Amino acid sequence: MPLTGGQLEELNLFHRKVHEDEPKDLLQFAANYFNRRLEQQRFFARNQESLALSKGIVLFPSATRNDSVVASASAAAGLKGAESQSNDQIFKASFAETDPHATGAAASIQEAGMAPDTVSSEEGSEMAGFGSGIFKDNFRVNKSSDKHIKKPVDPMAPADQAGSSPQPTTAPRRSVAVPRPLPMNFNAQRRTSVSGETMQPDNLDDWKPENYSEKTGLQLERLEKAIGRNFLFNKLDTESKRLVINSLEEKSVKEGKEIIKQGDEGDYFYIVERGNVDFFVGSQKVNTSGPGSSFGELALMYNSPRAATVLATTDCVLWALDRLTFRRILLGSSFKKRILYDELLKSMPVLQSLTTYDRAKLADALDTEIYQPGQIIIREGDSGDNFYFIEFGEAEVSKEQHGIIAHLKQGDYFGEVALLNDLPRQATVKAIKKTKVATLGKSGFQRLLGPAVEVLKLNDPTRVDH
Ligand SMILES: Nc1ncnc2c1ncn2[C@@H]1O[C@@H]2COP(=O)(O)O[C@H]2[C@H]1O
Repeated sequence: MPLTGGQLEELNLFHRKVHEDEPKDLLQFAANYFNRRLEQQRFFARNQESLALSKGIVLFPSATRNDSVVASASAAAGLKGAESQSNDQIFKASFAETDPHATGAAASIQEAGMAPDTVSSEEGSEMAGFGSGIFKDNFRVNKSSDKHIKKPVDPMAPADQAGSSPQPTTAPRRSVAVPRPLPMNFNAQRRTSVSGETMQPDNLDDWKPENYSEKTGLQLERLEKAIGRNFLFNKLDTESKRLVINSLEEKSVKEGKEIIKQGDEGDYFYIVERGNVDFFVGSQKVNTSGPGSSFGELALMYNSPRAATVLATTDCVLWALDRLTFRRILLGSSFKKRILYDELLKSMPVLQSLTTYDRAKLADALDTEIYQPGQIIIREGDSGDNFYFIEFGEAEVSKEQHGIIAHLKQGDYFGEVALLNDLPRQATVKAIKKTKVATLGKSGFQRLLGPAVEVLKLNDPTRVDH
């Protein structure tokens, strides 16, 4: 079969590079070279993906099973170290450890044998920051041996244990060469990063978690206690629970340690067995939690940067679950409602003031009810306990004295008046088509709507100044 134009171009570039560098060890050189090329291509693809996503377009909607395994591998490398990565991890940086030709990742962008374009320092630093995201936490420059050699380190380990001071999180603001868009002649589904995935969890068929290791009797006992209290695990069937438990990695964290840094890429989800943590958005403390609670799910669910910084306020014992196992198991069960309600909640004008975190918590608390045409959903004069969002269908609102006063459709809400004003239902709402509603109980209404309550109050149809 003749080579495609893209393949020829790739080989020519490599050929040229071999001529220029005259490596002593050609195979090692080739391994490093193509490893870097792969990184560059995926970096580019990720950028394209996240750009497209920011415009609401999913470029590569269905990552295959193996692709996802690769995706998790780069994240898993941070906790496990390169030696424990499996063979099907196509992309890894471990060559650098023994490679006489190895150079740092920053240099590798300059070295791109792929017709680089020079971009402005602003743009370049942003892209370089993004592209190096996979390594940002998991690899630090090892000064003691060779400043160009990158070694995997445990992101939870103290800096001194890691053998170096941390790398700056943003790339220096200078002019860097970044890959110019090449024809998409590579498997675009292949990915090393989380950036472009949809919220749909992957298929579980014949899949085994990366970090699977059977827990001992004592660990099992502790875990049962630690996660038994976490609502996420109550929803798991026995097999899923077993997979999750055996994928968890124990992490001891000292008081004062930053466990998650706002803005970083998400790699692990954590459950607290012992100790307390505080959550900060910017410099503001927004939350605190303790044993039995969990955190770090948002970035893994939405493929977004960490929404908050998490600090250990005491010595902690945590259990960490890698991103892929989280997505494969928890996303499809424990976080099903978030997936189900994500679009609806995001689309509702009244909820625009909620953050991703607020929306996620709100979705956790929703339940679903379905009404047939003609069925009454709430009746005027009854006491009111629920607030409703219409997922699909249509309903009409009527008052005994005034007849029909409003029509409601998908994305509309009702049932707020009684809850806001502590009154009986002020009108009857009847389904006129098959209608599916998401319901929120009274306590959730008060706790979870946060700033949206003010909007509901402003829109309250019974307000006297309306
Ligand atoms: N008010 C909050 N806003 C954002 N994240 C929060 C908040 N309170 C707790 N968190 C947790 O902090 C975590 C930081 O990492 P993630 O964004 O992955 O997931 C986040 C949540 O689990």
